[in-house]
Amino acid sequence: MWVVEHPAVEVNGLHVRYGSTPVLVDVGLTVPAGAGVCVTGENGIGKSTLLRCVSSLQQADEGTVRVFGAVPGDSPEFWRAVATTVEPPTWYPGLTAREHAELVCRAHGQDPDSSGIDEALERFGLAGHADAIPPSLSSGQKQRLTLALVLLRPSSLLILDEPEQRLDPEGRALVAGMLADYLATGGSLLLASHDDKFAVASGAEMVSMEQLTGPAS
Ligand SMILES: Nc1ncnc2c1ncn2[C@@H]1O[C@H](COP(=O)(O)OP(=O)(O)OP(=O)(O)O)[C@@H](O)[C@H]1O
Repeated sequence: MWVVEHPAVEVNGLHVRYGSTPVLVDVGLTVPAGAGVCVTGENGIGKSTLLRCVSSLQQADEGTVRVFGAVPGDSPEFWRAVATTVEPPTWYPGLTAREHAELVCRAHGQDPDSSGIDEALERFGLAGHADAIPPSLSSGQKQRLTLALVLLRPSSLLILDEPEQRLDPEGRALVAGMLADYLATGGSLLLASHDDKFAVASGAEMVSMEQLTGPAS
């Protein structure tokens, strides 16, 4: 785990414009270390833009973002601490689902043979597809694999953009339960979701983009 005396996420006075169109206007957000926050709001209100700024995948026009007290994306520690699905996954040509999992474990200094890869694939209903290449999977199975991989690696903060997308009800319940376990073991969670039931089951506190916008946030 990385430094925990700071909040997991602190966003202050964030402004993002696309051309002349403002998308985020004076947005503030705090995710205390060990807590979960789920950002809600209508399509196009700016949830993904906010998560991209927190994940360092997009620069804001104004404002500050800190993750565990540091500027996001500036250090290897950031990428060791933060696991995110904000950016759609890239699959390595010719590598199977299991080989992707092995790669993720090795990259994070874990022994693939004792990292619970088979259990994770089983839990996500992918045991029968372990030797398939990800592009051959259904969209829901790809989403399951993406989430299995992000949960397999160690992290202190998960940033997930609509993780419930393309999952069936059983898959949503499974992932929500795993996120609740992640929180219970000290992880911090920032997600965007359109599924209130999923968000509540994950243990995250729900906040709307409207609540985060303006001087009062
Ligand atoms: N790269 C971009 N260039 C121009 N406009 C963009 C870009 N990315 C997003 N936008 C616009 O910014 C607004 C916010 O988009 P964003 O994806 O952050 O919303 P969202 O709340 O995540 O939406 P959804 O619930 O549909 O995923 C939208 O009007 C979108 O069209």
